Amino acid sequence: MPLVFENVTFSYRRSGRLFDRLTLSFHDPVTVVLGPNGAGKSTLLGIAATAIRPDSGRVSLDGLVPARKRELAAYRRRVSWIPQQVTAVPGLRVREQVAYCGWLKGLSRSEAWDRSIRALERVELGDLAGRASGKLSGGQQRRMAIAQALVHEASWVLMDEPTAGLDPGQRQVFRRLIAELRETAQIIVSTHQTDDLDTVFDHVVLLAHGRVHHDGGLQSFLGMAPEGTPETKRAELAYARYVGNEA
Ligand SMILES: Nc1ncnc2c1ncn2[C@@H]1O[C@H](COP(=O)(O)OP(=O)(O)OP(=O)(O)O)[C@@H](O)[C@H]1O
Repeated sequence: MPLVFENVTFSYRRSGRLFDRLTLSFHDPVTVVLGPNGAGKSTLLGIAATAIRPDSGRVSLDGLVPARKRELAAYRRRVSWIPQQVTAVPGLRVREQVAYCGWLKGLSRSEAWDRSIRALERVELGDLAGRASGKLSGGQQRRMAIAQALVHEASWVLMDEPTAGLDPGQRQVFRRLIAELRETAQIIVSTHQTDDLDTVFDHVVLLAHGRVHHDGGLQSFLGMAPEGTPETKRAELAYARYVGNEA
C-alpha cells in the first residue's frame, strides 16, 4: 500500500519555499528519511500525517486522498504519527493517555483501554502504566508516544526522530520494536544521525533543503561510500558524498 507524494509544493510563510513539486513514493516496509537539521523531514511527515496542508500537489494512500473531505477520516485511521514534540496531557496517567489516543482514532473506550496496556508492553513501559504521564523522563515519554501510535494498529506509522533522547538500551528496544512492527505496518522514520542507519531499514530517502538526493535501497545508499571504507563508517561517508557542503 504505497504512500505517495505527487508534485507537492509547500512554503512556510516566513522561510519561503521548502518543497517544489516533490514527488516521492514510500512503498517498502521500513523507510528512513535522513537529512540534516532543517532539511524538511518533520514537514514531510507532517504533510503525510495531514497535520500540514501542502500548497499544491497531492498526497495519497492506497487511493485515499486526504484533501478530499470524505476520505480524510479513513486516511487518518490508517496513519499514525509520532511528532518530535511529545505532549503529556495534564492529569492523565500513562495508560489513560495511550487509551485516549486510541479513542481519538475511533476505537471504542473499552477497546482502547484493552489495547493500551499491550501497546505499553511493546515499548517496555507496562510497569509505568499507572504513573502520571507528565512524570516520565524524556526517553520514556518518547516510548509512550510510540505506544500512542501503536494502540490503534495503523497501516502506516510515521516516526519523527524517534530515537532522539533514547539511551543505548532504549535504542535496542526501538530496533526490536521496528523489527516486530514491520510485520503489521509500514513505517517511516526520520533522523539526522547516520549512526541510526541499520539493517532494519529497507529504503533510504536522503533529503537536504527540501530536495531528494537519494531515493533507493539501503545497500545502494551505503554503496556510495568510497571503496575500502570500513563498515562502521559507510553510512557517514555515503551521506557526506551526497550532501557534501550543502548540509
Ligand atoms: N513553523 C515554521 N515556520 C517557518 N519556517 C519553518 C517552520 N517550521 C519549519 N520551518 C523551516 O522549514 C525548514 C524545514 O524544517 P523541518 O522542521 O521540516 O526540518 P527537519 O529536517 O525536520 O529539521 P530537524 O532535523 O532540525 O528537526 C527549516 O528551514 C525550518 O526553519
